[in-house]
Amino acid sequence: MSDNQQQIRAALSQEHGVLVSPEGIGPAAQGEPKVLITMGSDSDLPLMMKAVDTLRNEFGITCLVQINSVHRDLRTVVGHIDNLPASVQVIIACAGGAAHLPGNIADLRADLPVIGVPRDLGALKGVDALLSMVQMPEGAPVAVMAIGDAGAVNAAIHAAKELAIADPAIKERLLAYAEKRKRRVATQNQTLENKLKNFGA
Ligand SMILES: Nc1c(C(=O)O)ncn1[C@@H]1O[C@H](COP(=O)(O)O)[C@@H](O)[C@H]1O
Repeated sequence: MSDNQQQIRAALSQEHGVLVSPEGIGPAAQGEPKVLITMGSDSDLPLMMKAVDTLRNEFGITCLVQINSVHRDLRTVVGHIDNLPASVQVIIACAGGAAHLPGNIADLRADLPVIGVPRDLGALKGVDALLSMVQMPEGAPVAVMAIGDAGAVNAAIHAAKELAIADPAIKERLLAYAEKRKRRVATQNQTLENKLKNFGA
């Protein structure tokens, strides 16, 4: 492990983040995180694992996973976000209800893109989170994804696209991912054709 990686590990254990990389999670993970995936509560984790898995398994991108709540502990959020490892280039933030976390992070980090994932939760089923994220005042944008599962996966893809601007290996993986989606449609058409032939017989 390089000196830089050891420093990142030391900082992470102090800051309560978990490193996730293609090699594994936590102590088994290696490399420098390029994406922060953060969320208001650990109850958001099942949803955000879809983003973690997509970054890790489809694009080989190492990320840092961390809980942050401006509603519950604003000062700790400021400390975490001000002191992210320098390798982090994109932030994905998920929250439910009155979802102030992504917008607050967008203000704290004028230098990094923030992608918001509204959680499908409670009486309004995520519409509240969607509107709180998307209606940011001019100057602190949050790139808001769809509510729920599709939003979590799309957040990971969008983060990969941002990183791909400077990383040809990630660009290759994005193109391979798109091919996989195309093959799915072709397979569905083949299956449909076979089913219709059976109906006709
Ligand atoms: N929206 C926020 C913030 C915030 O914006 O700072 N902190 C927690 N939460 C959200 O509250 C929901 C319920 O949290 P609990 O399950 O812990 O009660 C979660 O979806 C979380 O993201």
